[in-house]
Amino acid sequence: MLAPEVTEYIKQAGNKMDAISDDVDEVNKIKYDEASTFDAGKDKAKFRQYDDACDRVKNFYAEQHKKQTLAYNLAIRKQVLGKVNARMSVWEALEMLNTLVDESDPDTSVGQIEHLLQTAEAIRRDGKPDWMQLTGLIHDLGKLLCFFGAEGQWDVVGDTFVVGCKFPREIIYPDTFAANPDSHDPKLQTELGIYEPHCGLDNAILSWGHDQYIYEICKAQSTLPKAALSMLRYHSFYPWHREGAYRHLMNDEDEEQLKAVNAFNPYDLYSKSDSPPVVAELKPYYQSLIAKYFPAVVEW
Ligand SMILES: O[C@H]1[C@H](O)[C@@H](O)[C@H](O)[C@@H](O)[C@H]1O
Ligand SMILES: [Fe+2]
Ligand SMILES: [Fe+2]
Repeated sequence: MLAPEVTEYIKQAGNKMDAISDDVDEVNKIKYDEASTFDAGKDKAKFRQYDDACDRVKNFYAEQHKKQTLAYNLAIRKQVLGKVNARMSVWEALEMLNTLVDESDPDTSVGQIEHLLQTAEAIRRDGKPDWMQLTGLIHDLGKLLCFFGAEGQWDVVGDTFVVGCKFPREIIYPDTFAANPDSHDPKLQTELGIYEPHCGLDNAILSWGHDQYIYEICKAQSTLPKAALSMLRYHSFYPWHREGAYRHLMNDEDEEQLKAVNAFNPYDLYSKSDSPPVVAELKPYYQSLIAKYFPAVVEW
């Protein structure tokens, strides 16, 4: 249940939301997924080097791949999505997240507010629409789960994958799934597992983490457009958006979602080598974007 102020905001935004959606469609056609020049000068081979990663990263994935089972995923969704953990503004959430260092990430050890501002600024510099800049700013806010009773980081960060079917080799460290009990259940280890062919990714159960959580919050409480919601929900789904796995689960709409995620991903990944942003200087600009798409207080 959303608080009355939030419901009221959504209702008030109703008309505005239509207006924004139309606008967004226009902007989308023109530029959100137009080729970007942002990553041209980056040495891409330097990112996501999991073979050479430190033990922190390797241990993280060993634990995650062992513990993210179908049963766990069904239970955790009910537990987390059924309650309100905190009431605060988007900016307060960013500040809260700043103390977290992501154990799964071989490419950054800065606080999350820096990573989020680097992502947003890269999108802004490239002249992309304001809603996409804001999506860059908030895309990892789901990591707040770490402060809301998560068992560890294994159920918050890291790349995502589908549970309830075979774990494909396109997931990093695929051998670590031998320790996952679902790997020994023949029903869950066929190509389709519990799914119908082309059932659509929105009907698949992705390993639980920060993507799904921020997606649910933004879907219910913001006026961000659909492409933004796709970027949020699938940004960690590397085996799908980067490695080409899970094509047999996709429906027509997922082609659109893939376009959105691929347009977003380079900013998330390759901005990690940009110089650190000056938070205080950027705050007023991003506060104005937050005010455009979110209520003053969000339920987390
Ligand atoms: O280590 C990173 C990090 O946790 C990101 O937030 C997530 O989106 C990526 O998929 C993952 O590789
Ligand atoms: Fe992320
Ligand atoms: Fe990120």
